[in-house]
This record gives sequence, structure tokens and C-alpha cells, in this order.
Amino acid sequence: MSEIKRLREENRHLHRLLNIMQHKAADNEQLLQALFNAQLRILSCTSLAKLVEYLTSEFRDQFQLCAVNLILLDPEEMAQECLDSCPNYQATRALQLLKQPLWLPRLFPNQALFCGEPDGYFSQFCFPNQTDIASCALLPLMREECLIGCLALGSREPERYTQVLRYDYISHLAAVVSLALEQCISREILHKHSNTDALTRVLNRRAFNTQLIREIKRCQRTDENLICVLVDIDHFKQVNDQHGHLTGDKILRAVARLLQDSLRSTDTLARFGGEEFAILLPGCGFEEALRVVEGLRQRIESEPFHTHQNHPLRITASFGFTLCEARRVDEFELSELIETLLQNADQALYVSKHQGRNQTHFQALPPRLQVIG
Ligand SMILES: Nc1nc2c(ncn2[C@@H]2O[C@H](COP(=O)(O)OP(=O)(O)OP(=O)(O)O)[C@@H](O)[C@H]2O)c(=O)[nH]1
Repeated sequence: MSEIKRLREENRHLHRLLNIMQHKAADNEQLLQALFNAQLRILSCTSLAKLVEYLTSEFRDQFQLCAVNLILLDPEEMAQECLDSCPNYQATRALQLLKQPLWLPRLFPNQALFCGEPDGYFSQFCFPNQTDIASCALLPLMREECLIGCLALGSREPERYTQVLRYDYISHLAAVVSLALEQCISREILHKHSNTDALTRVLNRRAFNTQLIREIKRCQRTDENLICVLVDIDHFKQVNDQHGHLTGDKILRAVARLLQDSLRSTDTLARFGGEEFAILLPGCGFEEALRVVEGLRQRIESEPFHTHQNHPLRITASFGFTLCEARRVDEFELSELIETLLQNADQALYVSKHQGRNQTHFQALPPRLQVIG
């Protein structure tokens, strides 16, 4: 072969190599761009449920993986609490919450990610019941140098993750996922705790006020009535005095649970003050409200409550309610309507207390003076 022919051949070969490398560079750029966009999506998730859903399905499909599983250390059950309070969250096998670290620290002895063929022992935890994983990347999720979990990426392609390549971009992904997890969990827990009564776990008065405004606006929009109820446990001071505060607290929790269990998911229950609860029943007329409220009163009256020492205890409660008719909402300023509703329910409750307790009374909103002519 002449020298020129050999050089031409070598030139063609180099061109082919250059072509392949250009394609690879273009693919890598696309992958990095997609990962960059995915990281922005991850950081913009506003709840743990949304983050889990995104990672374990949309992200998995977008990066042509056959599994994206998330294992989280959740010793204080904060992640569980976030998921439990999300009504649309569908439990998935792709998320595991561990109360104790168990096998997790052994998976990351140097806190470094693992890439390659899945190990049989760890596979059973990272990819339970998934036998088609040919290669995987197991990413340690870290916050403040503590291991908080693992993101397991599984592929059917044996070459997708190998021990010889470096995967700086997925280490970066792990850092972003860890940050997003921490943000979502702390934001949700903070929001929940600032709206929840610590003793009874129902909404607190602050959250009730927000919900009352929401319901009045909804009442105006949907042309449906709104019922506002106040409930006060009878002779509660005696319960505390005779059986102690632990019993008092136990009764408050039990009454809250009983009320919550008896209401529809669209109703609102809140602890309004010491031994007083407030309820909103949207879309209810007078007759239906009276039936519901009387039902609650009778349930409390017939419930077998127990003291802290487990002695049976009879508890009753007094009820007062008022009706906010949709057609009358516009007669009031919002703050005036809120005040009037609560005052009316309170006056009805006062009548129940002063006529002997363990009863229900109603007070309608006052008529408004009409300007004629
Ligand atoms: N155990 C416990 N007691 C509470 C709590 N909050 C308020 N209380 C008590 O609830 C009692 C309310 O007493 P009162 O307002 O006199 O009312 P009552 O004894 O229920 O009487 P009537 O409402 O008139 O039937 C007080 O003794 C408070 O100390 C709480 O979180 N836990």
C-alpha cells in the first residue's frame, strides 16, 4: 500500500472517530441539559408526595430507567406524617421509609455512590421484586454529613452504569434530591404544626379562621349555605378537678377524635379554645345541620369515655349553631360576617348551657335594616 493510500485510510478512520465523538458529545450535552431541567423540577416540588411521584415515575421514564426507588431514613416518622396528610398520595413500592438504618450504612461504607452490576444482598432492599436490573447506580443521600437515604437507579442495560466510568453528574443529582427532600419535609411539617392543635391534632383556631374565610368565599361562589357550630364540653373543670389533668387531656383527645370521625371529609373541625371546638358544615341547610349536630351530641352522650386510670366516665357537650345563607353573604363585610357568625353560634351555645347543658340551640343571623327609597 502506498504511503498516500495509507494516510487516506488513516484519515477516514480519524474522521469516523471524530464523528462518533461529536455524536457522543451532542448526546452528553442533551443528557446534561435534561438532567439540569430535572434538577430544577426536583427543587420546585412543593410537597414530599409530589417529589416522590416525580422521581419514581416521570424521571424514571424520561431517563429510560426501569426503576427509580427511594429509601428514606424516617426515625421520627416526619416523612410518613407528610405523606399521610396528603389526600392524593398513592402509596408506592418505589418508596421505603425506614425507622432504623438497618442495612443502609453498610451499602455506603465510604459514603460514596455505587455503580455497576447489582449486588444480590443489597438488591433485595433497593430493588425489591425487580429481577430485570442489569446495572444500577446507588446514590447516598446526605444532609450535614449524615446519611438520610438512598436513591436507587436501575437499568436493563448492563453498560448503563459501570464501575470504570465516573458519574459526577449523578453525584450532583443526589445532592439536589437530598436538599429537596429536606426542604419539602421541613416546609410541610412546619406548615402542619403551625395549623394544628398539639393536644388533639385537629386544626387550631388560627387555621379555623383561615378556613372560615375560605368557606364564606366558597359559599358565595357556589351559592350553598354554610353552617357554623360551636361545641363546649360540659362541666369540664370538674373532670380536671376530680380526675386530674391527664384525664382532662385524654377526654379532649377522645372528643376531638369522635367529632372528626363523625364528620364528612369536606367539613372542618378545629379546637377553638380550652374545651371548646368549632365546626363548619358547608352545603348544609337548617334541617340537615340540626340532624348532624344532634347526632354529634348524642354520640358524645353515649360514648363510653374512660379516665386516665381507665374508670368509666360520662361526658356530655353543649352545642350552638348558626346558618350563613349564601344569598345573605353580600349583606356583610367579610370581617363583620365572621364576627356575626361566631357571635350567633356562641349565643346559641350560651342558651344550651343555661338551659341545662347537653343540648343544641340555633340562632339565625339578625335581619339587616333595609334602606327604602
Ligand atoms: N386538661 C385540660 N384542661 C383544660 C385544657 N384547656 C382548658 N382546660 C380546662 O377546662 C376548664 C374549663 O372550665 P370552665 O370554663 O369553667 O367550664 P366548664 O367547667 O366546662 O363548665 P361549663 O362549660 O359551664 O359546662 C378549666 O378548668 C380549664 O383549666 C387542656 O388543654 N387540658
